[in-house]
Amino acid sequence: MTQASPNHAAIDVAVGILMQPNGDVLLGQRPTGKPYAGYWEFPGGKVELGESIFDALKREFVEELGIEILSAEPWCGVQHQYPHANVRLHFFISREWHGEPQSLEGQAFAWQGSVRVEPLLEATIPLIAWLDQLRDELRFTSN
Ligand SMILES: Nc1nc2c([nH]c(=O)n2[C@H]2C[C@H](O)[C@@H](COP(=O)(O)OP(=O)(O)OP(=O)(O)O)O2)c(=O)[nH]1
Repeated sequence: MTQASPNHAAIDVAVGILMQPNGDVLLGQRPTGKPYAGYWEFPGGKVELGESIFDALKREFVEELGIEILSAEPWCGVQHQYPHANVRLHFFISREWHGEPQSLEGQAFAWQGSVRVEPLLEATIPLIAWLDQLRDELRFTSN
C-alpha cells in the first residue's frame, strides 16, 4: 500500500446513510481489491473531477447498489489520514430513494438499528455514536 504524506491534498469522498422510517441504516462491506477490504462502511466513494459532492453520492449509489437517491441532507464532515490516503468525508443522510439495494460489486450489506457490524473503517467509528444520539433525538427505539 502506498503511503500518503500528511500534507497531501485531501481526497473528497461522498458518503450516504440511507435511513429507513424506523431508523435502520444501510452499511456495506468493502469488497476484495480495495484498501481495507472486509471493513464495513457507509456506501459512497471518491468525488470525481468536476463533479459535485451530491452528484458523486448519487453516482456511487447507482454503481454500488442500484439505488437512486432522490434527496439527501448534508449531515457532517470528517477528515482522516490513512496510510494510503488523506480523506475528507462528506456524510449525507437520505430518507428518500428508489429501489432495493443489490450487491453490484459483490459486497455484503446489512440494515442495522444500533450498528453492530465489525470492523468499521476508522474514520466511520465516531459516526456510530453520533447516529445513536440522532436516533434518540428522533425517538427511534434501539434494538
Ligand atoms: N464509502 C465510504 N468511504 C469511507 C468511509 N469511511 C472512510 O474512512 N472512508 C474512506 C475509505 C477510502 O479511503 C475512501 C473511499 O474511497 P473508495 O476507494 O472506497 O472510493 P471509490 O468507491 O471511489 O473507489 P475506487 O473507484 O477508487 O475503487 O473513504 C465510509 O463510511 N464510507
